[in-house]
Amino acid sequence: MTILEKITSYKKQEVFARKMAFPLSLLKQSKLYNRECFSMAKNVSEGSGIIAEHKRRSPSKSVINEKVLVPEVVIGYEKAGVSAISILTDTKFFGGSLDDLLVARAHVNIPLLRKDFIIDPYQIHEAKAYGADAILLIAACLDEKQLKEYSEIAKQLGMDVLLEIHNEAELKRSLHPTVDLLGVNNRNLKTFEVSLEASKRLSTLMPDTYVKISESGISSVDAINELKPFGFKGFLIGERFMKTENPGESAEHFINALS
Ligand SMILES: O=C(O)c1ccccc1NCC(=O)[C@H](O)[C@H](O)COP(=O)(O)O
Repeated sequence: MTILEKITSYKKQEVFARKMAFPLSLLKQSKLYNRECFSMAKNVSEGSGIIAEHKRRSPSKSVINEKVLVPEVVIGYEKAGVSAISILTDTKFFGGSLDDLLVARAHVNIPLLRKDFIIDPYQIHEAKAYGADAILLIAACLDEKQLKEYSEIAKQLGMDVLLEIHNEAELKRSLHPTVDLLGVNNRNLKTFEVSLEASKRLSTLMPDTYVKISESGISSVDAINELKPFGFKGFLIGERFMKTENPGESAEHFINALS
């Protein structure tokens, strides 16, 4: 079983339990459910392009940082000038939660991405109810019909959609008009190896109508300078910032060094 299969299989049980405990009708009564979202696509295209992630641990690295508090991290990221913040809400594999998203929403006024493994429309409504401005859809977890349907639901709720791909076949079935940002994950989810070559290779096949994002394994300003000529406008960075004592300060130094 691959890590993605393990995660999505667990996710199905988890989502089923949450739906029972907190039905969609209740989610829709959340104050945040009707708020107007910030546009992640716009902020990424017009700003520094850095999407900084709150990430406590991961299947590839185990513990990254379980000490820093969400407000400290997100306020630091906003002050640093990031274009958006990615909040990992998966608990079992990444140590995050929907409460992290809620806390982040209460402290910053920039786009928040709900970073999770979405396998059910309920999670899209949940993202909105907990303060997200955008959701991640992973092509490897969904078929073409689901990609279309789920991105349409997110747009109806006023959220942006970041669609993540790993290869050409996934790219071909992901090109829906309801997708705003197309992201290449540089991490091979079978071996956990990261290589920027994945982004470079797929960049030529990605239509310019989407904001191009390179995700994972970005650890230096040199890497950003290497990716920009391939049309990438956004860079999703987790571990590089989170492994430090002060992720916000670390993001600030990084952004100040960008040309
Ligand atoms: O990070 C992992 O180990 C991982 C394993 C399996 C599925 C997804 C995984 N990561 C999710 C992400 O997309 C990253 O957290 C994100 O791109 C930031 O990556 P990094 O800068 O390398 O922390």
